[in-house]
Amino acid sequence: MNKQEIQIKIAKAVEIVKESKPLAGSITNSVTINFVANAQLAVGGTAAMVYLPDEGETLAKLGGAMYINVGTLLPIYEDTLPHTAKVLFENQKPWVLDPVAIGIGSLRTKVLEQFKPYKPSVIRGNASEIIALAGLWNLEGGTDTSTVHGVDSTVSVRTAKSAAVALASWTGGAVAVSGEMDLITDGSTVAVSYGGSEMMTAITGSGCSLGGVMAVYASVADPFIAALSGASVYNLAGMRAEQHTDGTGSFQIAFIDELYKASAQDISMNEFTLEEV
Ligand SMILES: Nc1ncnc2c1ncn2[C@@H]1O[C@H](COP(=O)(O)OP(=O)(O)O)[C@@H](O)[C@H]1O
Ligand SMILES: Cc1ncsc1CCOP(=O)(O)O
Ligand SMILES: [Mg+2]
Repeated sequence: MNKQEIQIKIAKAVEIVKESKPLAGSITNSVTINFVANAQLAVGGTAAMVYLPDEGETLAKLGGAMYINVGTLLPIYEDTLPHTAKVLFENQKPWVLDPVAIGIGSLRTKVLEQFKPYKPSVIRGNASEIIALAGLWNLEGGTDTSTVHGVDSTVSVRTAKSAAVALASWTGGAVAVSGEMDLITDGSTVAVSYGGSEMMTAITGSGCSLGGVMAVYASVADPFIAALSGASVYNLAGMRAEQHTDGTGSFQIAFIDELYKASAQDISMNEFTLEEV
């Protein structure tokens, strides 16, 4: 696919979402759950958040895609998460995984290990998280210990390129590494998306909600286009919101407004470059 073909697909995905309001259910953390739902709604999707195993199964079967984020685990998730991932995989439903803060606890490690055979369509994380997940799954580019600092990365996006490619080659889907710029790969093509705002690092949930928005797009597009569409609308909205705010509280509100206002054409034209693996 050349750049123009990709841009046409992004514009199409964004338009279909705005027209059809696809449901992308979520099992996500209690810190940013509201931001995730509002971001999904702002781009035109439909949100539903659950915690229980049977409800995860219902949403997995009902929705166009699903979002799973391990940010704040509780004992119930030991049942809910692997079960929901299995149902998604068996029903060939796209799903997005955010391995938030991988490495900080035993349940987190156990659950993330269990996801490997259920091949998430999109894996979205910061560079430290992507490298640690590749390590946990014994793939190239990974490391045994996680370099996450709380929920934040301590390494650059480019450091995670080989881990991202290895993860995408394993899943057959896409991997998105976020940061100052975003690297998205399907294992054979690498796209780098530019824009955003430094203020996105000073509000909680910009990463989580990006995963939720990628799940909305994954309901209507292939994993690579879904991940790049999400990165593009985030980078565009971040740039625009920064232009008319001077603090992180108002930035968060302005950012949701810009997600809502961004047109399919503008999102598809947000700057990205293509490179070899
Ligand atoms: N320094 C930065 N400049 C511009 N945009 C950024 C910067 N850091 C992160 N972002 C954007 O913020 C969003 C969340 O990324 P990130 O902070 O890496 O995720 P997480 O919160 O999961 O660590 C992404 O859309 C990313 O492009
Ligand atoms: C602060 C925090 N603690 C557990 S989950 C979470 C939210 C992380 O959100 P993001 O990764 O989008 O910054
Ligand atoms: Mg995160």
